[in-house]
Amino acid sequence: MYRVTSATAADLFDITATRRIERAAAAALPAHTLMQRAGLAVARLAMAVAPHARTVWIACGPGNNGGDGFEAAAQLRQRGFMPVVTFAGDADRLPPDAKASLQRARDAQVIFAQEPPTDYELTIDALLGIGATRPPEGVMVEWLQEMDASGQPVLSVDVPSGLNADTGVLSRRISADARTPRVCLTFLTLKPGLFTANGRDAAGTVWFDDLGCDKHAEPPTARLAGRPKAPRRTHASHKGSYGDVAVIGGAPGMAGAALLAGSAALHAGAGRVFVGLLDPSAAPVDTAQPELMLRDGHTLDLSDMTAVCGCGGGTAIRAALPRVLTTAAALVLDADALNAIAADSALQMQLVSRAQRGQPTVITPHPLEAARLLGYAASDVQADRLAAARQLATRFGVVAVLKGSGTVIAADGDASPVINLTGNAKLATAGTGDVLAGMIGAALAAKQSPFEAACEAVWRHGHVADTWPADAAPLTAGTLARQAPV
Ligand SMILES: NC(=O)C1=CN([C@@H]2O[C@H](COP(=O)(O)OP(=O)(O)OC[C@H]3O[C@@H](n4cnc5c(N)ncnc54)[C@H](OP(=O)(O)O)[C@@H]3O)[C@@H](O)[C@H]2O)[C@@H](O)CC1
Ligand SMILES: [K+]
Repeated sequence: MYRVTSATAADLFDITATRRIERAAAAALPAHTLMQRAGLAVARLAMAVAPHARTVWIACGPGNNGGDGFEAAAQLRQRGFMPVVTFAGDADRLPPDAKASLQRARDAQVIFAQEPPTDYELTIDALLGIGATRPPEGVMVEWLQEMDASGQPVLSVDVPSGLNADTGVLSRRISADARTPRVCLTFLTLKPGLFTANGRDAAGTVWFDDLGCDKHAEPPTARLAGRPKAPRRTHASHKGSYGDVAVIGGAPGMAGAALLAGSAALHAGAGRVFVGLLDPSAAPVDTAQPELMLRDGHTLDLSDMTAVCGCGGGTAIRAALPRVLTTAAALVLDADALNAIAADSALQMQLVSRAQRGQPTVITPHPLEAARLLGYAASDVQADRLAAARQLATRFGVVAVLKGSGTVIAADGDASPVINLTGNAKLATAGTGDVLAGMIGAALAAKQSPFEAACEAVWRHGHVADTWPADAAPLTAGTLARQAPV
């Protein structure tokens, strides 16, 4: 069993693949073995999460997820805890493994009740796992609401009930005020839905147990990329070794966004950074950052540069885009550039042609920008973030960075998409997107592959927020931009 952190590199498998892995694992072992292992693992983690707990409320559902709960109840009872099981199902209709575990719980003198206990120190959510076919209903809804509001730790078995393990869509809202600590112990595979959309908030800290079945040849649905290698610079290098970045943006009144992206590119290690402003009356130098070379965004020669285009671009970016799309050696498209392209099929064709000419492009939309590019509603994008990122990558021949909780990075081609685990709500402030675009630009300029450049920059960007001290001043985009890569 191990805890998943932002440093973890691991494959993710959707429900269909997990089912195949589960069937093969079950066939290779005596009946009921996997559930006994799963229940014991739940009991062990429960004891670690709440060692002083006396009463543990275990809510069990009508399938094998409930079976894991019965098994955990038996194990906890044998270790002197007081598990109280509430069961939302019919004992006669339980699958065989769950039925066997129900009997083991009864034999261990576990208490069964109609209602949750009045006092308890830990809840185990074993209502629904990967077999959920619809949102929880009936008494399950009440019990889940009680867990969410209890303030006591919740340990979700396999997946939080009501969470779609493929997409991370949760059937209910968990209030940001809820102080309930959450852990999830997932079995056999790590599932993508635990790490994106609502998955992070619903699952909390994710633990993984392979139940002794680590051998299979199933191709991953997605990946956690883990911590990138620390950047190294050879002694005999010079500024040309790290490439030129040109930020194109900063329409009248919005120079700040372009300067932030420039600052981020500079501190992320770009050899030289030009900022091509779209404001004819812009100052010729940024005295706070004299390393940035301010130019006219409409005339800068981009043929040997990585352009970062869109930051603070406003509507002025539209006129600059045809030249940027056709000439930039490598390109990061953000914000207003993405909105302009979404609204203009000629620009979309120019974007697609870049891949055909071997000019790499990374796009960094948030869900609404992604929705505009795909012609969907933002809710459709959020309903399946992995699919949306893959569609963007395929349709435009780009690396797509779909921002949000559990940023998804997808490339056109066979590589599995990556879900990023760094970052937190400290990044929910103006300008952090400009900083990310600049960081990706620097990685591209240093000739990293576009997919790797995007994955690593996204990881580092979030890692700054993760390691920002809780008692420090708020993390502003300007400060974020000035952090050296780790
Ligand atoms: N098999 C193994 O080897 C191992 C399995 N393991 C464990 O099994 C879990 C998967 O078990 P599972 O397939 O039985 O599905 P599960 O998630 O318990 O739910 C299915 C039941 O819920 C019902 N139901 C569905 N939606 C509902 C709703 N909204 N509201 C109410 N009812 C609803 C559905 O009924 P139906 O849709 O048929 O009406 C069916 O009765 C997996 O997550 C892991 O924890 C581990 O022990 C490792 C070894
Ligand atoms: K569950």
